[in-house]
Order: sequence, then C-alpha cells, then structure tokens
Amino acid sequence: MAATLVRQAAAVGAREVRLGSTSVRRGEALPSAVVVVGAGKRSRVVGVRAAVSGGKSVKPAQESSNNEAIKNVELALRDDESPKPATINGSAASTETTVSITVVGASGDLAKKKIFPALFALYYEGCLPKHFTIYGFARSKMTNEQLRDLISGTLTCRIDQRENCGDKQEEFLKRCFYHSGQYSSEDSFSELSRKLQEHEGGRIANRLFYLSIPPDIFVDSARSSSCAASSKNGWTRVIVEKPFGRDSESSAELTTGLKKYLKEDQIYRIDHYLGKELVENLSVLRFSNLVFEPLWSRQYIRNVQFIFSEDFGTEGRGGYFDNYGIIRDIMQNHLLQILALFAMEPPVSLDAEDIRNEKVKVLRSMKKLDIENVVIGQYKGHVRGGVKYPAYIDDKTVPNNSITPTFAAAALFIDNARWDGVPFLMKAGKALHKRGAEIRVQFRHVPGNLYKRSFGTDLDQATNELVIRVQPDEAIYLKINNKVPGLGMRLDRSNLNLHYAARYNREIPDAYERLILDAIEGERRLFIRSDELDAAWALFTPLLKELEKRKVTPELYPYGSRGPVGAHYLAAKYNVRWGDNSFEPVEN
Ligand SMILES: NC(=O)C1=CN([C@@H]2O[C@H](COP(=O)(O)OP(=O)(O)OC[C@H]3O[C@@H](n4cnc5c(N)ncnc54)[C@H](OP(=O)(O)O)[C@@H]3O)[C@@H](O)[C@H]2O)C=CC1
Ligand SMILES: O=C1O[C@H](COP(=O)(O)O)[C@@H](O)[C@H](O)[C@H]1O
Repeated sequence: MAATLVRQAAAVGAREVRLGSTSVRRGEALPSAVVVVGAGKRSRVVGVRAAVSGGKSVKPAQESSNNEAIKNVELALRDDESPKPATINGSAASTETTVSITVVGASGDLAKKKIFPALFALYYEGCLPKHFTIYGFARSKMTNEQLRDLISGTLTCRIDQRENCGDKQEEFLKRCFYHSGQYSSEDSFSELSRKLQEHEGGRIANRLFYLSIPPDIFVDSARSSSCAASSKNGWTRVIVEKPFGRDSESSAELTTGLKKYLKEDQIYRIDHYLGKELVENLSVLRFSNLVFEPLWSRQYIRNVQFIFSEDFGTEGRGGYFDNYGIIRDIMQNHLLQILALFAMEPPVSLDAEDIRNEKVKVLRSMKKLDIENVVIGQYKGHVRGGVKYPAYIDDKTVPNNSITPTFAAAALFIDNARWDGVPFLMKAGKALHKRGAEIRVQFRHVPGNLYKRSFGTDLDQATNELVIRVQPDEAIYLKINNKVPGLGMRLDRSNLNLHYAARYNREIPDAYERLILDAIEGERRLFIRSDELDAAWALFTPLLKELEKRKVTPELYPYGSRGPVGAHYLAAKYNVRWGDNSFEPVEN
C-alpha cells in the first residue's frame, strides 16, 4: 500500500511521505520525487507534502481500516514557498534543489557545541539533501581549514551505528566553508551570497540562516542576510535562537524588527526543548492512549510539576545570564512550552497551526504570575569533599552585588474548565545536586480506598504519579500500589516503567537535529509563533518587573544542594510535595 501511495505521490510531485511515528523525512526535497526511508512494516502513512506551486490541499486520497494501510493522505502545498523556476540568462535552469545552511555566529559556543554536531548527525543519518553546503559566518578571521579544525573535535557518530564514521566526518567537513564578515554589513552578506551561489551551481537554491549570535544583533543580521543573501529562486528561512527579548515590550520590538525583513513564515524561533524526544512524545502519550486523556483534568489530577535542574553553574555564560536570570532563561520558554503541550486541548489535527492555536489558547487562559507564588534563589560558594565550588557572583562576568536569580520556583494556574484550581508548579535551578528535566503528574487520592489502612497516615504517598523523565536517561513511569507477593497483604509502591535505554536499541537524536531538519523541511510545528511568544511574555512580564522594582533578594543556597527551602514552603501552600525529592531507583 505504501508503495502505491509513493507512486501516486510521485505522480503529483510530492516531495515527502510521512509514515506514522516513523517520520519519513530523510529524503531529498525534490519537487518531482518522493523518497521514503525507514518505512517500518507497521508504519501508517499519515500525510504527503508537496512543493508544487499553485496547488491546494487535497485530502484524503484513500482510507483503509487496516492499520498498515494508508490513511489521511494530505497534500499540503506551499504556495508561499514553492520554488520559482530558476533562469540563467533568461533560459530555464536546473529543477534540482540545493540547500545552503549558514551558521551565523559560527565561532561561538552554541555553534560548536550543538549546531555543527547536529548538522553532521543529520548528514550521517542521510537526512540532508543530496546537494547541500554549509557555511560558517562570523567576524573572527578563519580559513575553511580552521573552521573544519574547530568543529571536527565535536563531531560524533551515532553510538548504535558507527560505520565509516571517520570517512563520513571527512566528507562532511569538505562541505563546510567559512566566510568572515560583519553582521550588520550587507556587503559581507553579498559576498557570502556570491560564494553560496557558486556552490549552488544553478540549482533551485534554498537558504537557511541560523542566527547563533547574541540577541542585540539578531535584527541587524536578519536585515543584512535577508537584503543581501536571500535566495533568488527558492525559499529563505531564518532560525532565531533565544532569548526572544527580556519582556513583552522588548519581545514585541524584536518581532517588529525581524518582520521588517522577514515574513512570519520565514522566522523559525527555536526552543530546543520542543525538539527533545520526550517532549515531542507528550502529545502521542496523551492523544493516542485511551488510559491517559480521560484522566487529564482537574477531576483526577492533583497537581503537575515541571522540574529543571543543572548540577553546574553559569560557567562561561555569566555575562549573558546576569541580564536574564533563570525565569527568562528556562521558565518563560522551555518549561512554559512543555506546560502548554501538557495542558492544551486536543488540536484539530497535527498541523503546525492547529497545534500552535491550542498552545496559544491555553497560555492565554493562564492567570498572571503573582509574586506571592514565586520563590527565587541564587547559589553561593560551597566546599565539599575538599573541593571548592564557586558562588554565582564569583563568576568574573557577573557583578558582585548581583541579585539575578539562578533558581526559581513558581505556582501557576490555568483558568479554564479543565484545569481550574490545579496547581502547575515549576522549579528551575542551576548548580543544584543533579542534572535533569522531568514532568510529574500527581493524581488524586482513590475515593473510599479499601486499602487505605495499608498506607498509614500519609495518603499522598499512596497516590499514583506519572513521571515523564525528559533527561537524562529518558523514561516514562507510573507509580502504582501493588501487593507484595506472599501470603500476607502488604502493599508497596512500584513503577510501571518504560525505560528508553532498555526498550529502544537506538540512540536518541539531539533536539537540535530534529529542529534543524524541521526548518529545512518547512515544518513549523516545533517552533514558536509570534502570538505564542506574546502570550508567554504576558504571563511573566508583570512578575519580572515587580521583582526588579522591589529589588527582591534571592535566597542563597549552597552550590550542589537541592535549592532554597522556600520552594518547599511554596509547594506546601498548595498541599503539594515536590516529587523529585524522593529516592527513585531506575528499574528496567
Ligand atoms: N551556548 C548555549 O549553550 C546556548 C546559547 N543560546 C543562544 O544562542 C545564541 C548563541 O549563543 P553562544 O554561541 O553561546 O553565543 P556567543 O557569545 O558564543 O556568541 C556567538 C558569536 O557571536 C559573536 N559575538 C559575540 N558577542 C558579540 C557582540 N557583542 N557583537 C557582535 N558579535 C558578537 C562572536 O563571534 P565573532 O566575534 O567571531 O563575530 C561569537 O563567537 C545566543 O543568542 C544565546 O543566547 C541558547 C541556548 C543555549
Ligand atoms: O536554553 C538553555 O538551555 C540550557 C540547557 O539545555 P539542555 O538541553 O542541556 O538541558 C541551559 O544550560 C542554558 O542556560 C539555557 O540558556
């Protein structure tokens, strides 16, 4: 069946076929071809996208009750971004496509640590188109060879594959080049454009710019890249890194600035948490399992916790961090995005706009964050086992009287029928006792529980808890009460555990891989739309201003500890206990 569909899709010029959860996005994005990779036996075709100009949506092509059969075939044709026929000296040029990816800020930390490794991983997996070129752009003077040396140390091959790793790295590096220039200079970008054009060789040239630079030069770079280096015959897209402003006003200003040079559908605002495997899985868990969705409301859920912790400080990024603080760095974006996916109503479809519409709706239903529902902290120096751990203010790029929070806990509420009265707690901190990110869903007590005498007085400890461990060591587990085998009647707490390392024999892709691939494919589902951003800032801006106006001093906590005790009082105010404080062995 899938093969039939692929032939049909090819006949109408589709460029991609999606096969259920085995996302089929590894093919080359040719308007006249379909490439299917990884179509597992149990795969289900859920959509076909085509890049044919002047088309319109057509669905569904065929239906079948068989799980292996093709369903919901949809041709999502992109009028706005469809390739325009290339001409050279008036005559028609190649209809082949090529993608040029420019990493703006290539000399920086993120480029080296995340972006180039993700691009290599995509190349290694065969996910990049046949014709592609990668350019690094920054002010630093570097040759192509020097860029290759800089990034080669951070390229790694999938540990579950490893074949021809060295050769693949060599091949990849040969396709990476460097151009030095000024971010605000159109001349620099014209020169870059000329070089890109040489590599593009007359093909339909799609161009992706990844702005991996400090936020104060986003607009300048967007202007010069857009005015001087946009594609003449294909699409041009720009990935923008966070932070998207410091508050509602600066975020709106940034959006206005970017929109002078780019259309909204060219802007890909990245929140890399949306690219994490378990965050993407949230919707699958909710909407494809009957056992969860009916429980997903105030009727059965007592509280929900979103917890982020790092066991290291701001090392090296204090200069950036001090201007933002943990609420802007983690809560307003990463944790809030996860919350939105967790709490939104079922979307009409898996289409990017339908999902983002629901996220905006739930964000707009939230109550403004009240300062009484927030606790802030900052780490102080600590000596443990003879090792001295620095205080936040020991960072040379941080003023020694800084009151920027490196920890925050908050209680948020959603004012809608589904979630009325349910506390959504967030906790985020640097320099804590462990690194991790998780979602904890604590369910209500069992009414009239026949076994309540077995639990002693602490009924909270006996309620079910669903834990989605985003990182590290990805897992989804449900804490249940169970009879200890034997002749007596003794209950204990056990986990129904989906431990990814035990269940799936493959490495989990880095979030940046998924997101860069989505940007190349024009899939906007995991990127932030401007109205989502506005809604997120509207929630946090009054609180941030209040904290700054009152100059609230953060509670100090020792480096490597569990954070300030105030977080426990905040939770206790809503009869909640943080779920991450209990010891939990990993079970396979
Ligand atoms: N690093 C990380 O882990 C994360 C970073 N981010 C965001 O990604 C973006 C890039 O981060 P990161 O790589 O750490 O940033 P860097 O501070 O390393 O900056 C990247 C490059 O931008 C150029 N640059 C730095 N400061 C200035 C300046 N004041 N004016 C002009 N150019 C400057 C430098 O290149 P040159 O001098 O050669 O031009 C530098 O190599 C930022 O927006 C950051 O907030 C988001 C999440 C995580
Ligand atoms: O965006 C950011 O994220 C990182 C944490 O990302 P992770 O994928 O390693 O969990 C954080 O360290 C940084 O401060 C923040 O800007």
